[in-house]
Amino acid sequence: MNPILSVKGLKKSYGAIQAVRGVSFEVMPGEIFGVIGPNGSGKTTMFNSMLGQITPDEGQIFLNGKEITHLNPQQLSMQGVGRTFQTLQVFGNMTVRDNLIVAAQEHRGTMMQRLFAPSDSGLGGRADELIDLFNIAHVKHKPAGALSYGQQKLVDIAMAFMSEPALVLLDEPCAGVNPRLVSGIARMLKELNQRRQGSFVVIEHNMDFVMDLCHRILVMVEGEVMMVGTPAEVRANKQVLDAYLGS
Ligand SMILES: Nc1ncnc2c1ncn2[C@@H]1O[C@H](COP(=O)(O)OP(=O)(O)OP(=O)(O)O)[C@@H](O)[C@H]1O
Repeated sequence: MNPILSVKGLKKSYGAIQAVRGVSFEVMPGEIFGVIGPNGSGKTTMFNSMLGQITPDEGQIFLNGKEITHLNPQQLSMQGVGRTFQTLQVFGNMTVRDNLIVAAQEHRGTMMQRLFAPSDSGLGGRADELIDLFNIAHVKHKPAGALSYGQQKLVDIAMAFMSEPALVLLDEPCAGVNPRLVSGIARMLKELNQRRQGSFVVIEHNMDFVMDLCHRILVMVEGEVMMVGTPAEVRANKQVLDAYLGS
């Protein structure tokens, strides 16, 4: 099986700070791949390089064997790369359902095609499916801004899946979320992964969440890959423990 994502020799410095120092890894189709590391280890810099938000100094990124290193976020989205942000991206005045529909509309052809499409652009069914999966059916006609932070986070995550991306990059999906909701998010992501065979890359500080959700985990320390392994392998690695306790 060929990897869906290959990152080769990625480097990025900010002046004298070498934030990412030659990172390489592969994500396989259908895999949930976690990225962990102490604060300042370069996770966000690596993510933003993969998402076309910053330009890496060196290295290449491939999606299904095709180079995507210098594509911008919109081009990446058209190639089937979805993402969530650390901060919420929902439109507060729009209903939950409309937020989901709008999130996928940019993939729906030309302006003229969209103008003559049904009012929900034919995306209502998919929105309702995700709304059910994320347990937010009871609030789907409410303005998203009226929801609790945790519910808005669910809407935000669901939005990333509306365009049926082949690869989704999730940036700290549990940040600021009530601990009771954390295991729910893991369950919903597992379900989506099984239903759609999508691949996910997840940066997250919540270790229990990462260990529960991910098939493999990359541990990043000081801009380098310390190890890639299964949750059990990561848990058993003394170097990893030291890196965390030492941070
Ligand atoms: N725009 C920037 N300008 C200068 N230095 C930066 C910039 N962004 C990040 N850095 C530095 O690069 C290093 C890696 O930061 P980065 O945010 O990528 O790490 P991180 O692992 O995502 O951290 P955290 O877990 O705290 O989000 C740090 O030393 C950070 O201070």
